[in-house]
Amino acid sequence: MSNESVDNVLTDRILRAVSKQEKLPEFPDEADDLPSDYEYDPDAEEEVEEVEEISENELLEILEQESSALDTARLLFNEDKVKEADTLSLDILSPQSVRDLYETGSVVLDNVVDKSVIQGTLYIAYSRMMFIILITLIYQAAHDEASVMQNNGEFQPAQEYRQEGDDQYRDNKARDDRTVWLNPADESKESSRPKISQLLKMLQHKLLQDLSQIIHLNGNVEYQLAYYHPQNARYERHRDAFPTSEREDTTQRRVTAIIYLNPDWVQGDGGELRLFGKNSAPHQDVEPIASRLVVFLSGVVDHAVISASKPRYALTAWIR
Ligand SMILES: O=C(O)CCC(=O)C(=O)O
Ligand SMILES: [Fe+2]
Repeated sequence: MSNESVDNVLTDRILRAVSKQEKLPEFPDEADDLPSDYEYDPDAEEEVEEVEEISENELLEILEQESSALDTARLLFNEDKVKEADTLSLDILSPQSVRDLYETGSVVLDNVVDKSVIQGTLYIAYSRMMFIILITLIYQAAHDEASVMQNNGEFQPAQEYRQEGDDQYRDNKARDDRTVWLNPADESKESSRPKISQLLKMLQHKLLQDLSQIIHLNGNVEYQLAYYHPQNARYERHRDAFPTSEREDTTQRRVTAIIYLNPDWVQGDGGELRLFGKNSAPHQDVEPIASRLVVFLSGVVDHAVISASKPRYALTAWIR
């Protein structure tokens, strides 16, 4: 066959194929709509992408089954230092609170103050009563500063606030507080809120130094002041981070430290911080009284704020 006739045969075949070509059927929605000669195996497993919506708390429960969050978080501790807690140079934490934080994931301390702030005045071993009076004055002043900020409209509803990188599991409707982010390095704010600035610095320097001796931290801290209104503002059960044991992980908060600024708090005012126990262990309710510091492992401890019937202020540092 000559080259020309080969070409002709090929062209013919192509033309015939093209002229016969019918419009391709649309892919039918129902098996019954399929043309009879369509290859269809009704028994074949259909591939369906399953998208199941679960809440943050459900996800945390699943993670907990894989490995206890406390065990995971403990991998970030320097165990030798915890064992030697009595020999550490600590400012805010006590050796016992270091051990408690490691053992249980949380700790509560009272009468927390930056001693260097009152050293120059009356701290020099006057009576314990004097010490308590000084602390009361400091926290009353910090409360009043927070109250002025609230009256000035500096707080924003936390529900409306979403930070870049927030996980999608978080339900912002679960909280009624109003918040403001603070920066301890912002000196322009020091004259208008000196006591809050002092407390921020205490968290930034003293507490961070204490914690850095026992936990591997990157030193990245967020500071927030929160206001819970007296008409039953609350924050439902949640966790502040996912558990991590990765030293290089900077996405997850590691330690939550909260100082309460509520001098007139009495039992019955509500607003307790509820720390949930693991495996149906009983919960602990912590009253948000002035000068109290709560420290817990952010990826470990489920917690909630019980509805409050008095204005409630809390200063929080989240440390990574
Ligand atoms: O104010 C408190 O006691 C806790 C608040 C809290 O859980 C949060 O802001 O994540
Ligand atoms: Fe929280």
